[in-house]
Amino acid sequence: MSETSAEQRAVAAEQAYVDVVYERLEESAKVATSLVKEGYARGTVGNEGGLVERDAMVFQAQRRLSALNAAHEGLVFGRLDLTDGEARYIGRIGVRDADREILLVDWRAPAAALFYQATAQEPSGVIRRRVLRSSGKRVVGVEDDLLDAEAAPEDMEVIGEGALLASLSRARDATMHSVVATIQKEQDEAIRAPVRGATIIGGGPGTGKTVVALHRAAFLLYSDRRRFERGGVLVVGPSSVFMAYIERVLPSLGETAVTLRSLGEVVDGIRAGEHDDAVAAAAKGSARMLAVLRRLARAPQPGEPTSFRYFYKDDVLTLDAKQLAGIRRTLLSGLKRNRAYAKAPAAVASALWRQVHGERALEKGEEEFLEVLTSDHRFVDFIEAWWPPVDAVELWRTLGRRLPELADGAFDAEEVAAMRASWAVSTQEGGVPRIEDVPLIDELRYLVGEVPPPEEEHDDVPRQLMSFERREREQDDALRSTTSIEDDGYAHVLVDEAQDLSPMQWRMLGRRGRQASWTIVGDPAQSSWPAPQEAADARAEALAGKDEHRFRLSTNYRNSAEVYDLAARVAKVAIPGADLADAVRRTGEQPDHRWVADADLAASVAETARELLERVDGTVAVVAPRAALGTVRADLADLVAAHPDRLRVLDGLDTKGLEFDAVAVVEPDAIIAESEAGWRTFYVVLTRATQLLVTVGTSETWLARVA
Ligand SMILES: Nc1ncnc2c1ncn2[C@@H]1O[C@H](COP(=O)(O)OP(=O)(O)OP(=O)(O)O)[C@@H](O)[C@H]1O
Repeated sequence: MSETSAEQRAVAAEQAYVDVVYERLEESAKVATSLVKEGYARGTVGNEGGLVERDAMVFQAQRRLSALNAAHEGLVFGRLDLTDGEARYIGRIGVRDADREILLVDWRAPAAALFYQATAQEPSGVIRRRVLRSSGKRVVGVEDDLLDAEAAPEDMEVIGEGALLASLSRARDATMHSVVATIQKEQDEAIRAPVRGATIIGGGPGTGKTVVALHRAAFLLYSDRRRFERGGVLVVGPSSVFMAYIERVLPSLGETAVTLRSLGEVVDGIRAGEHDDAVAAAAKGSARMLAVLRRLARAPQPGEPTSFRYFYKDDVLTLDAKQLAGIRRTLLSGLKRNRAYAKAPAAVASALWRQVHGERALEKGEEEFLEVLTSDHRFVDFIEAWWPPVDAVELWRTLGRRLPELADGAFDAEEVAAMRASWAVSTQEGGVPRIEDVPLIDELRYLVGEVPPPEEEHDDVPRQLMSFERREREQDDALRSTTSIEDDGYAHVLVDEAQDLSPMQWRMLGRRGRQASWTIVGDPAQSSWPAPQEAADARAEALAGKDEHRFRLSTNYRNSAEVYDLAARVAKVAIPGADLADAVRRTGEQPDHRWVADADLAASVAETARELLERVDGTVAVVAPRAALGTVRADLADLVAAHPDRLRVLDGLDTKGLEFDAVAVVEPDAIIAESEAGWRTFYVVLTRATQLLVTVGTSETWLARVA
């Protein structure tokens, strides 16, 4: 009997089972839909108890419904044949039949762990592991691993050459996919690691750190839904391009109750999408910034009155600059500036009362003095001008102007100039903060405290219902004053590409994870942060002594071996101590280096992009130095318009975490020269290609170095 017909038979048999599961799923969806409707109907009855019940009911039913809808594609993906004769099906979510018998085991359940952990060396009761490949609801193929040949019944068929290689060779599209069907053992261990302290997942490029982290988020929600939905799970990645790339993975695993934010969006009310140049970014991210912000938070605001004079009965009461500074110091010694807002009038009044000596006044006493004073608009106006509530965003807007007076030698002239140039643009009318400004605004927000609210906001939407708020927030202004600090804490904080976080960014995340468990994912060799020790200290402070549990992923599933050989050579000469991974897949396509004359560069880049679009089925990236990005984008605008889903033009930093079937790197030497971490950025860029890699440059100094 031929292999094809064996596979067809297997596909048909699996389809029959999968159909039963889908039927059951439809029934569950119907029940959930009618529950949602019934819940709303109950709400119209209108008593308060009814409302609470309705909210809970609608919430639960809606959640189930969105999980059911999201997990539709490739719902059933695995089957285990066990030595006791059981055939156990594994899926994106758990499904039971009408008699509550298990039809499908949720991949995160303990009963599914064998699917990922059993090996031929240690089959643990598994004879055959089968991965079902599907398109929508249709099973299109199966891939088997025979783990225990001796225990296999004679008629058991084994089909295919392994699911992993088949899945790695697929063409890439614009978004990341879940790898739930082919998670490897070392990855599974990191995904299911117990929730305590900080789980640190390391490994070279393409080893699955991001997918593992996302599957871990789904696993955590499954393992302790109450805790993590209530407290919230925050997933932070480097850029909004990256967040868009990964945002489908969790819903496809049946999870929507996770807050996904890029580093520029971590703080409510602020959305930043652009990076600073290397000098300004390094200065703003540095721990040296902290002292500047502390000074700013305490310093008098420009235009604040420096003295106050008040006539009361026979006395002239005067507070000069020195006395006012003394009151300020006392107020700030115990309280944040905005918290002291309510205390400032009393502090000033009692300093004034101490100067009252006239008999008439003393006779009437302090109480009357206070009554007269506080109902006098001169006093009220003074207090409002002297101790206004300060909004962190407004304070941040003054940084550029006030930096020279606040920096106190902490930054050199080049750094000061770079930061001021950046703020000159972003704080002008209609300007928006850079990604590097967000932690500064957040820091200021914590230093000065919340602005006392003008009126109570009634924002009692439970956190769970704010899931996937990223999209909803898209309508928001990029910048408004920030909301309540009390909302910031999460139950779990998951940081991807953690090697790039600056000390100020670690502080921003640390404030959101004081009570949280953490998952931290990164590869130091891909870091673009120039001062690793400073960042390591800030990270240690953010984790505040939590236990660290380390996992290392060793196999590169992304790059062809040919592409990764070149990248590894770059790492060996330029990145001491890089954690190199093993690339498992050969394509026979060596990276190609094209040297061109200056005048031919633009034409050659366009030609290379066109050629790559023809040679691969999936995505193509053209990666250019930051300084040349605008030009290259303009040169390729027509081509991008013709292939909007397949072709991207990016700078090196924006490629972090992404992958493309083919990558063209423009002017590698310029990318390397562009920042202190240039070689690392170049390493990141090279390791984005799954199949084809071409470099195009007017110089080839780098190539000589790695030859
Ligand atoms: N077990 C797996 N089965 C199938 N594909 C996998 C598996 N693990 C990883 N991959 C694929 O390998 C690619 C790289 O994964 P991922 O982006 O998570 O790696 P990474 O370690 O975060 O990379 P980098 O550090 O370079 O950003 C992705 O396409 C991912 O889907």
